[in-house]
Amino acid sequence: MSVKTLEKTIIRTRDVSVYYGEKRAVSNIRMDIDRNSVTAFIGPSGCGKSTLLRSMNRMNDLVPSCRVTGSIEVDGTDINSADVNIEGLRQVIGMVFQRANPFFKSIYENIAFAPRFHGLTDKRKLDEVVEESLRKAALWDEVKDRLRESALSLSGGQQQRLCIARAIAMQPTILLLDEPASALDPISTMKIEELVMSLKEEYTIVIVTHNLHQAARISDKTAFFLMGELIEYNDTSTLFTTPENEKTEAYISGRFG
Ligand SMILES: Nc1ncnc2c1ncn2[C@@H]1O[C@H](COP(=O)(O)OP(=O)(O)OP(=O)(O)O)[C@@H](O)[C@H]1O
Repeated sequence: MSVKTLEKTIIRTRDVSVYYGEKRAVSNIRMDIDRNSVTAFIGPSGCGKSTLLRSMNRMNDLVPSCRVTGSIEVDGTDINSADVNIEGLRQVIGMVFQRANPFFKSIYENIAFAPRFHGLTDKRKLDEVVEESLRKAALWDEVKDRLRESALSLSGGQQQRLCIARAIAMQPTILLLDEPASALDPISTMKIEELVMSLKEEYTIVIVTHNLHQAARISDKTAFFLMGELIEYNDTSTLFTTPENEKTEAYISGRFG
């Protein structure tokens, strides 16, 4: 039996530009994102971080004026090709947003809903998926005795971890996190950061953050964007200590943005 070795690169973008109508928000991005790593997108407000992130699981399809050119490959498949099933793509590439957005359902149902919708009806197996997803999202111990309570009874930080658990329940390979901790208090933020670092053993994580300290703490590689362009993409330790580009240097030293 031959065992296929997975390539180190999981996401490969080539010449990716993203337009809203006539306006180009992201320009000619070329980057290779490593499997089982944390990659941080940083840069001043409006530089295109979220737009590029959303292109990676075709969330921009929901914006009528939005158009993506160039190629984004995930494990060698061009995600924008006509035969890609978008629902399937978003299972493989899960996304968590800045504001936690749990369903108006119980904690249990928030996790069980999508797997059941996709055909998992065995109660025992669903229970297992719920427990495993909550454990991986470091939330199980806090909610195991209140699974039937409304998800809205959780704190903001717990709701955000619930949203991560909900994405995990679909067995993704990639998690896209768009400023997942920016609305949270310092302790909840720390829990999300610890969670992100532990999840990279199983998943590839791409995270948009405004918090440079957070990028430095949790990411393996960092991409710095400015006005839609990728200015520098490097190992996080290198980018923050000896940046190659003077614009990166100016940004990380707080001279603008
Ligand atoms: N739905 C949209 N329609 C039109 N223009 C948009 C839309 N979303 C974003 N833009 C524009 O695209 C550019 C990049 O926005 P984007 O949200 O990707 O930046 P960002 O770096 O993530 O910003 P922030 O850090 O403030 O979230 C901005 O000029 C923004 O106004």
